[in-house]
Order: sequence, then structure tokens, then C-alpha cells
Amino acid sequence: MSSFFEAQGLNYSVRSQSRSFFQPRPARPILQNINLHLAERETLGIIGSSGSGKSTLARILSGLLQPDNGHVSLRGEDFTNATSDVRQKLRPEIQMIFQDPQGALDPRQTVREIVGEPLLPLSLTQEEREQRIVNVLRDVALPSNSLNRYPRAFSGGQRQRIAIARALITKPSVIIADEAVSALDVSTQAIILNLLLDLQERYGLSYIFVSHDLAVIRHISHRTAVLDAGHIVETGPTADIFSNPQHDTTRSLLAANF
Ligand SMILES: Nc1ncnc2c1ncn2[C@@H]1O[C@H](COP(=O)(O)OP(=O)(O)OP(=O)(O)O)[C@@H](O)[C@H]1O
Repeated sequence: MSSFFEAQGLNYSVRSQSRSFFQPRPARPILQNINLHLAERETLGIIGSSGSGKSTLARILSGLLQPDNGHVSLRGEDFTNATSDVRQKLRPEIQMIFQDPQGALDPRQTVREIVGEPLLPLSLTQEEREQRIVNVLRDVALPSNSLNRYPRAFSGGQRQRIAIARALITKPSVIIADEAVSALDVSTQAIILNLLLDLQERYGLSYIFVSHDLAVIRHISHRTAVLDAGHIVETGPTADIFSNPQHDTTRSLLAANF
């Protein structure tokens, strides 16, 4: 498998509020020297304890946060240091799904507006846009009368389907899911995970799946990377990571989960 999505040497620090003008606190490293790659149609799981840097990494990989140094590239094209033209071209290719569909969906927008929003920068006719919205709602199995309804009219699982439809509508290559099923009950989690697996097949998607829930990662990921205090300490095929963990951090995560 060719690895078409890569992150090389990523570092990210935050400088906390200065104590005074004369005594700024030093920048605290959140991620250090992160290297990872993703093949087409592959799912990479990222696990780690709370505060290990998972969400920060997800945001850097999606282009929402800028690393201090290092780069993220898609098909060899670096988008961390790219011109705005290149960033604009790559933006539809990498989409993100978050934990809380309630918070991620604007309650004042209809499903048509929410799902169609990523299409606004693209030059499509109104008819083409409407057709894409109708098709993607069908693909995530939302009822056809959803278009003019507001997020509050839907269950948690259906709201996550709306968020998935919005991520899918630009026909991305990579979807980065940060705790995408964590807010759902166990049976809805299973339904949404199976929907994501089905969409991976149909759309030829690659996923980066961030979760504190190891059962979710084991179900969905081909490979898994383990993050500890901003470092990747272990990475490999998911079956190996779960059956034969090499690093203490992985062993304690497994012990805490199973
Ligand atoms: N803007 C910021 N300013 C200060 N510290 C930050 C900032 N963003 C993240 N951090 C710190 O960086 C570390 C990593 O945070 P991050 O949210 O990426 O971890 P996480 O693994 O996703 O945690 P969780 O599983 O609890 O969501 C934490 O210690 C967090 O407090």
C-alpha cells in the first residue's frame, strides 16, 4: 500500500499565560517529533491517556492547528507550509468529525445548510449542490425529509450521521475522527462504526481515528499508534498492539480498558 498521507517531525508547544511581562513561562511541548503515515483506504487508530496530545494531533493533521515545525502532506503536497491556493485545493480532501454532534452543528441551520456548507467555496450550480446533498444524506441513511429540519429534531446517532454527511460531501480522501462515537450509547456506537466501515469501502476513504476507547480502536483500525506525553511510543498492526504490546504505556492502557 502506498502511503499518501504523512506527518513528519511534528512539534507543537503552547506558551502559557505569562506571569508578568518580565517573567514569561517557557513554552510547554505538547507534541514532540511525531512521524506517521497512512495508506489509501487504511484506518490508523490513535490511543493514549487523557492529556497525551490526541486532540491536538488530530487538529494539526486536519490543518486546523499549525505545528511549530514539521509538516503534514497529502500525495506529497505539504499543506502546513503551503500557499493559500494549495491550502484551498487540499481543504476539501481532509475533513474532521468531532465527539459532540450537538455542539458541532449550528442549531439555527437546517440540515440542507449544514451539510451543504463545505460546498459553498466550490463553483457548483444550485441544482448540482442540491443533488450532492440529497445523495450524501441517502449514503448516511438519513430520511429524505431531513433537509428542512433542524439538528434538535434528531437523535444523537442521527446528529452524528449529519456530521458525517457534512464531512463526506466534499468527497475527501481522509477523514479524521476525534472521539467520534464517544458521546453515543454502545448500540448506537456499533451502528455508526459499521456505517463508517461501509462508507470507507464505498468512498475509498482513509481514516485517522482518535479514541480513548480501545474497543472502538480494535474494531475499526488496521494499525494503531500509542501516544504518551506527546510522543508516539509504539505503532503497529492493531492485532499486534493488542495481543503483544511492547511498551509499558500500551500495557497499562490495555490493563485499564479490558
Ligand atoms: N491551547 C492550549 N493551551 C494550553 N495547554 C493546552 C492547549 N491545548 C492543549 N493543551 C494541553 O496539551 C495537552 C494535550 O491536550 P489534548 O487535548 O491534545 O490531549 P488529549 O489526549 O486529547 O486529552 P483528552 O483525552 O483528555 O481529550 C494537555 O495537557 C492540555 O492541557
